[in-house]
Amino acid sequence: MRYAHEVGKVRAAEQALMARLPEGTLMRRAAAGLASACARLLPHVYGARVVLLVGGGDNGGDALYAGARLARRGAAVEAVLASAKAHPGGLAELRAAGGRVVNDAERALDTADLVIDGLTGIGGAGGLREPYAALARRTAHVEGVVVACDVPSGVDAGSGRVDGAAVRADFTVTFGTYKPGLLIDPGAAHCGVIELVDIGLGRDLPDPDVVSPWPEDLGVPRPEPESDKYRRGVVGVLAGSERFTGAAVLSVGGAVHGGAGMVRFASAARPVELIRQRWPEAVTTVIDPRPSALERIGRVQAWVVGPGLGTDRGAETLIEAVLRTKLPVLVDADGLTVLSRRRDLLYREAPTVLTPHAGELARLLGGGVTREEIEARRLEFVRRAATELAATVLLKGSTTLIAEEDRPVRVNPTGTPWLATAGTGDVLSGLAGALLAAGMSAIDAATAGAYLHGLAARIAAGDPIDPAPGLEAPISAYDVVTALPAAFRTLA
Ligand SMILES: NC(=O)C1=CN([C@@H]2O[C@H](COP(=O)(O)OP(=O)(O)OC[C@H]3O[C@@H](n4cnc5c(N)ncnc54)[C@H](O)[C@@H]3O)[C@@H](O)[C@H]2O)[C@@H](O)CC1
Ligand SMILES: Nc1ncnc2c1ncn2[C@@H]1O[C@H](COP(=O)(O)OP(=O)(O)O)[C@@H](O)[C@H]1O
Ligand SMILES: [K+]
Repeated sequence: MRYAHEVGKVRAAEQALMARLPEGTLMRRAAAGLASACARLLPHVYGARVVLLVGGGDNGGDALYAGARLARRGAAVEAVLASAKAHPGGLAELRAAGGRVVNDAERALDTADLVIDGLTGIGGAGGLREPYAALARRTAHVEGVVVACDVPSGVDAGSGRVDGAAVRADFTVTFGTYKPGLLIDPGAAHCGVIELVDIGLGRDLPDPDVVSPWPEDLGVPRPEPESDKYRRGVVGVLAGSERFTGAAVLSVGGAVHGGAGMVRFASAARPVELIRQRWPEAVTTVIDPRPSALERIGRVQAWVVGPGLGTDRGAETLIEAVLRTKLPVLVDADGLTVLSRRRDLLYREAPTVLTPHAGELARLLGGGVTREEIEARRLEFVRRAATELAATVLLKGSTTLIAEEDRPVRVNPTGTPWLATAGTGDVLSGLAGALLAAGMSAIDAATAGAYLHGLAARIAAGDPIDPAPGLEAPISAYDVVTALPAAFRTLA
């Protein structure tokens, strides 16, 4: 896992460590890591033109000390000061090493081979003010490499929020631990490649607030020699209605390719007929929306309920029946709309996974919360939802977040904006439901589901011969289903 800590905890850990070390040690460690990352990015340090954008805090200090190191190795280092308060020690060291302060930022940036963004780090608060904002905007036109010190300036380190101008870095060198805002969009999209520099915070850091899994953290079960279809997990899918049939086909597709031993599908006659044609491997039952409807379907280990189900009384009856079982249940789409008027159904003993996008979560939370507010403060709202709704909440969107009370929030590192197309959410519901039925915990099934879903979309959108960025093509939700086996294979 990649671990991220909230800003207050980073500062507390830094303070605890600093109290045991000679003054300035941490900043020198940070600057050494930053300078060596920059040296690796330059073809030659000697003679390279390096520009430092320096704010009035310690982030600027890091940039100045790193600049001094590069200057000592023969780089021509120029500093542009955004504040009259630039770190005095760093400034003195830069000057002693032969670096200089310049006023003409335009000229300096135009000819730079590498720019170090030291405007603001974890101390940045609110949208960038002038002249910081103009300098941050100007970096978009730099031909050289842009390296953010600790956090791209303009990105809120704690949340990833961007309010106005922000640096878009090619590379971010961050110190001690990741910050949540480096992993969550829109902040994440401003970081480029992230390198973590160890400054010795180790044992002073508490448990992380946010984590992002590597493939080896996912723990997706693989069939064993003695596996049979029941042991691999039977998932029940309650989806589709006479009016909406496509969502059911996609959800069952996600479950079939999600590794379920068996998929049991139950719905009205028309969706059942379509599933029989499209997914002959699913075991189907036509049901009426009665409280006893589940009895005819047979045993399952987990339920997926909601895609295309409609939001009428009948849908509510089925959702109520499923949530009254003692099995893990994943609720998506129309199921979430029904739950927003029946939150009482959520207070149950078995695990519940909710997979809303921001609009659905706004309805679920109620109280006037809007989709826009959730999109702007995703981390805060996903945590709040997990607590208030007593469920594992997977919040979809440009960065999918997964929260469960009293645990670090998981950030999904895969995915692509090409996923933003109708029906892909239905695929995720079936996929994560199959992983739940396979015996994964709610948070692990949601995490692995989001990971494989995002990866399948990337595989589907990418050019198989030249998977370079920029060569992707639009995908359908069905393409995501088809690419799931390739996504699973990458975990082998
Ligand atoms: N505390 C420590 O021990 C260490 C801190 N380090 C560095 O110090 C940074 C934190 O330093 P600071 O706490 O001084 O904070 P920052 O340097 O991140 O930001 C504070 C400065 O930015 C200005 N500022 C804040 N928000 C602004 C806005 N919206 N528009 C314009 N200006 C704004 C403030 O006026 C102040 O001058 C870290 O990100 C890291 O780079 C590292 O040297 C490692 C050790
Ligand atoms: N900008 C984006 N970048 C990456 N993924 C996105 C983006 N917007 C949406 N997604 C993903 O696309 C999927 C859409 O799901 P959802 O909103 O439920 O749509 P639908 O109900 O039509 O299936 C989710 O997995 C979501 O995380
Ligand atoms: K910065």
